[in-house]
Amino acid sequence: MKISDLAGPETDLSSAAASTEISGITSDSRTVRPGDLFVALSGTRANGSAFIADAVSRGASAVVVAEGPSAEAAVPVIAVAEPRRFLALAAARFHGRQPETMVAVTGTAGKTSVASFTRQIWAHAGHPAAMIGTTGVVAPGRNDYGSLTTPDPVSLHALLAELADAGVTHAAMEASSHGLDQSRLDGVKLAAAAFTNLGRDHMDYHPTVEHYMASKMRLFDTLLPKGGPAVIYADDEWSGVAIDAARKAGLDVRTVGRKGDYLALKRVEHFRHKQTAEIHVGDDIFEVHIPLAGDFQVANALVAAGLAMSTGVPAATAMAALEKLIGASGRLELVGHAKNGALAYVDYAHKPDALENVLTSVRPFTTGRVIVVFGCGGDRDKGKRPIMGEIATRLADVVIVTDDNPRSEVPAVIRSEIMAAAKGASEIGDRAEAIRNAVRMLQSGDTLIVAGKGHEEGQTVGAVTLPFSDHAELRKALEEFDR
Ligand SMILES: CC(=O)N[C@H]1[C@@H](OP(=O)(O)OP(=O)(O)OC[C@H]2O[C@@H](n3ccc(=O)[nH]c3=O)[C@H](O)[C@@H]2O)O[C@H](CO)[C@@H](O)[C@@H]1O[C@H](C)C(=O)N[C@@H](C)C(=O)N[C@H](CCC(=O)O)C(=O)O
Ligand SMILES: Nc1ncnc2c1ncn2[C@@H]1O[C@H](COP(=O)(O)OP(=O)(O)OP(=O)(O)O)[C@@H](O)[C@H]1O
Ligand SMILES: N[C@H](CCC[C@H](N)C(=O)O)C(=O)O
Ligand SMILES: [Mg+2]
Repeated sequence: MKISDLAGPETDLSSAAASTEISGITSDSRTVRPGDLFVALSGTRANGSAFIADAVSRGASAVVVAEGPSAEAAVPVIAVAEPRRFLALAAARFHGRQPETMVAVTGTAGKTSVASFTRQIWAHAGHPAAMIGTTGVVAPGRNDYGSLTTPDPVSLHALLAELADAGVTHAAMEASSHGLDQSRLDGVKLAAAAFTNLGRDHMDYHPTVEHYMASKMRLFDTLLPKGGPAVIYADDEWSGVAIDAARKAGLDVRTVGRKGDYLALKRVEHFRHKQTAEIHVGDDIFEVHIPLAGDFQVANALVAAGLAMSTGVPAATAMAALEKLIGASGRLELVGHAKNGALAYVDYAHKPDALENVLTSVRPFTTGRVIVVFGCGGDRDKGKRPIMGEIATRLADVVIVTDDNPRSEVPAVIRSEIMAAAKGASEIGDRAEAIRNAVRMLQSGDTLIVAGKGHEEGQTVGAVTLPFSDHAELRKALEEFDR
């Protein structure tokens, strides 16, 4: 493909650059293959422009850099205002296809669940549907474990082309604030977009909460075309800000929740493993039995139904699909119970609001004690550690602080930062041991939550990821306990 076909009319190209043929695109010099276009990005650790010579030596046929001091290379150099946006648009044009109907969801918590539920509702309506997010890629005949919540644009568009070729017509993806801020999904054509909520997260990356929210709002003010449906959860503290941003961007705002007008939640009755919700859609009233625990799952189900309906699924079909939902892996997932009836869940709460939510969600059906095992990841927002320590001790009866993914940090230091605000908590660094200890405490009526790692299949200590699964450890501990 010629660079002129890939760069689009917005890019100023010299004739030498325009006619250069490229056979691939990459932003990592280490992966350059002969004939590739190398896009130099300024990142959090390095500046891609330092690797131009490396890219050219590996056979790059042209280089894209940020406008500014001119860069020298033996191949054509193209200067653009926003290299990350260029990369995303170029990757989209290079692959040239995606599932026809795509939606994206942002928010601090609930993205994976909403993307998963939206896929399930579409599938129920008969569409070959996929989801792309933290837990990986799910599509007909495909279930791949993932790493990033929002993949980088080069792998994202390769994946979208693969899905389209496999006949997938509908895809729901998660838009993380990193992904939005770094323009990772700027090349995706969206039919609708959604916002769930905003809480504390990633304060190591975003200078202020407003910056964090503004990154999320790129989904509405930059990515979703004017007039597109913006499904917004209405009952969050930040809902008003999201609604204003969407209106200002000329979107078709559709609110869902107790204060919602598109899908109005009128009543919820909680049972142990399910809940019944009365949902009003215009003049129609639906009583829906959602087979999941946790208030937050009702919120996620409403957002997903809003997205599915905004992309053509009839209301009655969407409401019927909610009765068949399967929770996303590791999201308040019941792993088992002790012989005495105590319940044991794995949950992905690794930020304050999520932890608060999950602990509050299990209280109504817990007649005994709520026991929680959790830690915090290393090389991530340090400020959340004492906040989560406080929440755990306030909302659970027994708290065991353990290791999450320590990454490059000293695990004992991370734990001590949580413990500083976790009065009465005990500390067991070894996560498997912490889980075993919690299980041994279980009495009839108790609920155990192992929080923070959800679906993850490894534990990153230093630079090494060792196999580790909360599910497997919890199951093993329950078996031992009942033996
Ligand atoms: C902090 C962050 O978001 N980093 C992401 C970012 O990397 P970066 O641009 O900062 O990379 P950098 O190391 O500074 O390098 C700058 C540039 O030089 C290039 N380079 C570097 C070395 C070299 O020899 N040659 C070379 O060309 C790099 O490829 C890069 O293009 O862009 C990369 C490509 O898109 C991402 O892989 C990388 O994600 C890292 C691995 C990461 O851990 N990200 C996490 C924090 C993340 O994105 N999480 C979100 C949210 C999760 C949630 O939902 O809570 C997610 O969407 O997953
Ligand atoms: N709507 C919600 N409101 C509050 N908390 C929620 C909500 N949905 C999920 N949670 C909590 O957050 C955890 C993660 O949920 P989920 O994976 O769906 O969110 P996410 O936004 O994809 O998270 P991440 O950014 O980590 O990928 C759940 O295990 C639960 O504890
Ligand atoms: N996508 C999130 C996941 C965090 C999960 C938690 N287990 C941790 O390691 O902190 C991140 O990379 O920040
Ligand atoms: Mg997610």
